[in-house]
Amino acid sequence: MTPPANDETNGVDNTISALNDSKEYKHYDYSMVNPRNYDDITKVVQSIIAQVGEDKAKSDIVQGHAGKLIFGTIHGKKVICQAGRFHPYEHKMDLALCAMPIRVMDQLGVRTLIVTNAAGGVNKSFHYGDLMLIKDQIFLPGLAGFSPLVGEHDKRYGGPRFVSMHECFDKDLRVLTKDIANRMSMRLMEGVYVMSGGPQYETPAEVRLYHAVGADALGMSTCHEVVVAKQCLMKVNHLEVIDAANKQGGKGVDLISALVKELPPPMSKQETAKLWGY
Ligand SMILES: O=P(O)(O)O[C@H]1O[C@H](CO)[C@@H](O)[C@H]1O
Ligand SMILES: Nc1nc2[nH]cnc2c(=O)[nH]1
Repeated sequence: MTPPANDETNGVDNTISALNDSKEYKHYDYSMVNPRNYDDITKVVQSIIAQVGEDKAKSDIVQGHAGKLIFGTIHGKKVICQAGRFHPYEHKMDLALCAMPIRVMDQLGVRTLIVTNAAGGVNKSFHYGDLMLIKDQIFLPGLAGFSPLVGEHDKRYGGPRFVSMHECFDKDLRVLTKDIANRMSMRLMEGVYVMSGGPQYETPAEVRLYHAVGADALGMSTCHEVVVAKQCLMKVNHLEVIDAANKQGGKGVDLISALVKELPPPMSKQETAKLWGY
């Protein structure tokens, strides 16, 4: 007996078939998940080709998160921007559903993903408002069995069943981002992000635990998106702002814009699969 298709599968198929009616939504190479501050995204996207979704914040829980996909260009590169994200604590820990936009981006051609978030600082040398580049992640819900890859492996979306999470944040993109930040005289930290299920914030004892296991910053998002992107053979780069959700504008936006300008041409899925040994 075939199990019924899950919500994620329906969501991807429905979204793709709705978007595929128009050529405006096809052949994008790059994508950005930029959860907060819709205004920031519109500052980076230089020409908007199309938009779908809601302008208003989609929930009271996570203020400022719109529910929108913006199709546009940044420095002449075709980019899809996801304004707002689905947090597992808003969706009964259905991580596959929460990472569904990444599969939609994959189906529209995206090969390079830039993710941003707001996080709490664990590393004592970090200051309020610092930017951090993620070099690795500790996916606590994933360790406890809440992974977006749990369940049926839908071969239509490709990618391996058992996904290697080594180098899940692309090394070349990190080197490029650090080089750009240096040229812009920006303070850019680098570290390990830990994701909890939330939505409660952490206790002091939990912060000490995270520190002990090597985390530099903490939050309640992102890791499930990165797992799915890795299965889709996308290269991922991730920037976060420490404990200053409303200060994500300004320097973070400037850095992302400069980074998109210098992004190398994307590799095909076949090339990436070969490079990663699949
Ligand atoms: O990770 P983003 O979506 O930026 O949101 C962060 O902000 C919320 C807490 O204020 C949590 O959801 C945390 O993960
Ligand atoms: N302390 C803390 N600060 C945050 N800022 C954004 N997300 C978080 C979080 O999960 N914890």
